[in-house]
Amino acid sequence: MSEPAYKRPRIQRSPSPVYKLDDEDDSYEPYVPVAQRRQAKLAKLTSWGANTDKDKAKRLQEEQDERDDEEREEEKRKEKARKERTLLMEAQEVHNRKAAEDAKKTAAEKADEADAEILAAIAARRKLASDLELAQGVQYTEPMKSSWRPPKFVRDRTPEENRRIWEKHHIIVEGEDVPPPIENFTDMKVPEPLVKFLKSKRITKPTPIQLQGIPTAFSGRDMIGIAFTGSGKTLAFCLPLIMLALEEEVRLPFIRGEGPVGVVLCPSRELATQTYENVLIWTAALAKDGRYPQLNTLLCIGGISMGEQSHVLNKGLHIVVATPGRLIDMLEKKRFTFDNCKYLCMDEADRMIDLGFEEDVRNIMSFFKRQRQTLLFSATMPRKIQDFAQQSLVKPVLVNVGRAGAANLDVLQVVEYVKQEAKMVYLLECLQKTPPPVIIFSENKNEVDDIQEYLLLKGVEAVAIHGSKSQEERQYAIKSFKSGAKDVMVASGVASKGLDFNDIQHVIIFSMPKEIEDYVHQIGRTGRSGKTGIATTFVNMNTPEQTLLDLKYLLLEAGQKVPPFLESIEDPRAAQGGMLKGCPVCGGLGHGISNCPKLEDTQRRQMASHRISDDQGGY
Ligand SMILES: Nc1ncnc2c1ncn2[C@@H]1O[C@H](COP(=O)(O)OP(=O)(O)OP(=O)(O)O)[C@@H](O)[C@H]1O
Repeated sequence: MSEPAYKRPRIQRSPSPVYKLDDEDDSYEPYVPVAQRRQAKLAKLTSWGANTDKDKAKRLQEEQDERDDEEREEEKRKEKARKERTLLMEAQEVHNRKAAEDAKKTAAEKADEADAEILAAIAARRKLASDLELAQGVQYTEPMKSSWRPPKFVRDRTPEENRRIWEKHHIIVEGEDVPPPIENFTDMKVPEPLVKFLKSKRITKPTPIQLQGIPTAFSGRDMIGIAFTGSGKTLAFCLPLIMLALEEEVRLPFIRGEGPVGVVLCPSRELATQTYENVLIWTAALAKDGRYPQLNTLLCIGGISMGEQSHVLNKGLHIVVATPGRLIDMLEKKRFTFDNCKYLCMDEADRMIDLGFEEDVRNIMSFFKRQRQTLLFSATMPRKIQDFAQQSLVKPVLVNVGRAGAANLDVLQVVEYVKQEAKMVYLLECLQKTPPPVIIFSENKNEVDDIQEYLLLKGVEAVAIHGSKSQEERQYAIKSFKSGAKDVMVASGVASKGLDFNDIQHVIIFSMPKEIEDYVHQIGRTGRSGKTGIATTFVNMNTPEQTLLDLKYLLLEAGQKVPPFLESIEDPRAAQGGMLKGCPVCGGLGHGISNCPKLEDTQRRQMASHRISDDQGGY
């Protein structure tokens, strides 16, 4: 047999010169790091090319990645825990330091700090300007220009002489370049027919808020005017608007579609109606003389048909007196515009800003096309509202007659302890104290109705007014009470603010309002324009102690008799020592900001986004 052509060569294994030693075992594998080995294995598996092997390799790689991830995560967790421990230790250290510092502080200092925190939160509210102005960052820096100048003898007065006049009338002023006070209407350059008319109404000399407020407003300045109830604020803000309208009309008579020059905003329909009637009387007195043109005024409130006033809208319009809801409605419908409106006054301004009208006010501001002169007036203007308002005004002048929120000293305040079940009967007895007219206030609409019913049964001529009554009923009640046809008016508390009834002899507060500001407004329906009056208030164990404490301080401040049951109420803050300050939110003297009933109410209202629409009744 022949040999095959190809013979497989025998493999000669030659020893490796490097690794193989004679006495070494063949199974020896040199040390290779684990990671490197894994890589090699992986490469081998991958190079085999079989799908299953590839999957296996992939799985192995994934497992490895997972393990690596876990290791990284674990490391991160440890690092985080380390950091947290450090932060915790630092926080503990800060806490301990603060506790040590706090221990050194008095209770009063701590309360002050808490107050400051709450106030800072309140101050963070957006300022009162239109959204457009806020968005565009429009900020006016100079007050409005005015052509009015005080007479030379007033301009020539020294600062010391002005200071003496302020002191004489207990006026506190704040602000840059405060215009000088003027002590009579003629020197203010008020037109003669109007001065004569005012005289015929026994308005012969300006009241303190008028003698400083009117020159301030005539000078074009933004202002906050604070003066007690019945001190003539209405004239102080209406007269400058009438003068401004007069000046514009004389320069270039208004035709249909033009105007208004200015607007007065009020929180209730009744107050708007009363202010409107005053403006009508004053402008009519001017026009009657024949030397001055007729000025047209529009009343813009919910509950009345604007058709009735179309005759005003058909002419040039000078002045608008309004409640917010109806005003916005009219502006949105373009029944008139604020293109040339230069004057915005808010009466009972604290209530306007605080009581859910804030957004409405901002909305109204967005209809102004240019800078306006802004004036805020009220008898109660807590520090919080003042601070908030200041940032919305241009170089404002603050004119303050007496403490904001103080009671009118012309009112004799009597506080009586009357058990709940005895109130109605005692009311009849109380009515004998003075002749009519008398106003009775209750916080509760049903109670208002009950009191009226009871009085009618007892033969007392009484009318009632509250937010659930129709506009006609409300108008009838006010009209018949003002005219003297009815002796007694029973009203819900909120109806009180700003209403000026003739010579009210006696105010009876059947249920004490929780907020002391409301009490101040309610008793302020009597003792107006220099006359005196009595206010009798029923309190009992249902009256919160804090309210009683506010009342006690108010009586003390006004130099009134404090009954023994009020005298015995102790102020928990008195033990802390130091001067007791008024609450910056409501002005009450008997509590601090942290337990202010008004703040609670405001917050509750804001949370519920409650908006008091004048179309729902105005109050
Ligand atoms: N200079 C004055 N001299 C005498 N009486 C005046 C004077 N100015 C206004 N009055 C009268 O005083 C009364 C109260 O005025 P007004 O209603 O403006 O008070 P007010 O300060 O707005 O009070 P409230 O805070 O309660 O609204 C009115 O009847 C008004 O005619």
